[in-house]
Amino acid sequence: MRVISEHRCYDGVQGFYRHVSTVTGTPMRFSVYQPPQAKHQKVPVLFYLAGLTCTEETFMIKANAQRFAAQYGMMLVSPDTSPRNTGFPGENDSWDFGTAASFYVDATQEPWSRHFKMYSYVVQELRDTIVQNFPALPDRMGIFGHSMGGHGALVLALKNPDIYKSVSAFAPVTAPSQCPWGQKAFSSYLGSNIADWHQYDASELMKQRQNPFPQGILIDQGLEDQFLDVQLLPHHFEAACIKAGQHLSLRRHSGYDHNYYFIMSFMEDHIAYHHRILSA
Ligand SMILES: N[C@@H](CCC(=O)N[C@@H](CS)C(=O)NCC(=O)O)C(=O)O
Repeated sequence: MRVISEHRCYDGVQGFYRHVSTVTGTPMRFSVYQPPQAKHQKVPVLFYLAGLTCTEETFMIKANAQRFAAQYGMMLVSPDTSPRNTGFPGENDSWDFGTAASFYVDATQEPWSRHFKMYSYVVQELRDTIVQNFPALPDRMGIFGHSMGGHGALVLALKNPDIYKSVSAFAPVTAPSQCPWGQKAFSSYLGSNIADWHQYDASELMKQRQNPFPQGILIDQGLEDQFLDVQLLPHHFEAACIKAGQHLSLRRHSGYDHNYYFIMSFMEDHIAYHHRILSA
């Protein structure tokens, strides 16, 4: 692991790092915010998965999460949104597929299956890297994210409730098998078998679980979000949670759209929510 840069921030450390991932077989970048409490003790960790067009910097620059992470004593970790510079044809042709659009799956279809293994990268390798190199409590980890990254957070948590003890999302893609972004990505990364898509579809995964997060799931959604009705479809996830007996706090906010002004407005609620569960 190499340090790209480190900066004092709210009396903690904002850092940017790179390593060569054995899972993706590519160089990967990630960012970590260590709160001031981490100087003296290990602290809970909150992973954040960003959305389409984002990098490992976006969340740290735009969400103002460090202020609340410092207050509550939480480490923040944000990976890049995909491998980059793979040389695959079409990797940079569209903003909703390929580079910065991994959808956090382990691709099974050539050529993407050679490098696009973001699910395993985040769940295994990035987590191990954080535990080995930072003062992190491995049994106190939560995950959240935005849009494509909200989908990633819900899916990673639903598949690994033993690793991620708390989960929340801002404007997540909740039923990728049923929206154009998900259908475009999954057909190329996972092939044409819908059963394979359902392994990375939060609404489908929820239908197969029985109350996996007894302390609830928090989702915030802006009602002026331009992607709400076509891509995000939170009512599908809401229905699946009711069926599974999963408590969901799905807060619909009038006036807010899809961007980081919305995210920063509810950031403290999310960090306080994860802190409450992870410090219990
Ligand atoms: N590029 C798209 C928008 C993409 C977009 O909204 N991306 C969201 C995640 S899905 C985001 O967070 N973008 C980065 C940013 O707002 O800084 C467009 O032109 O409509």
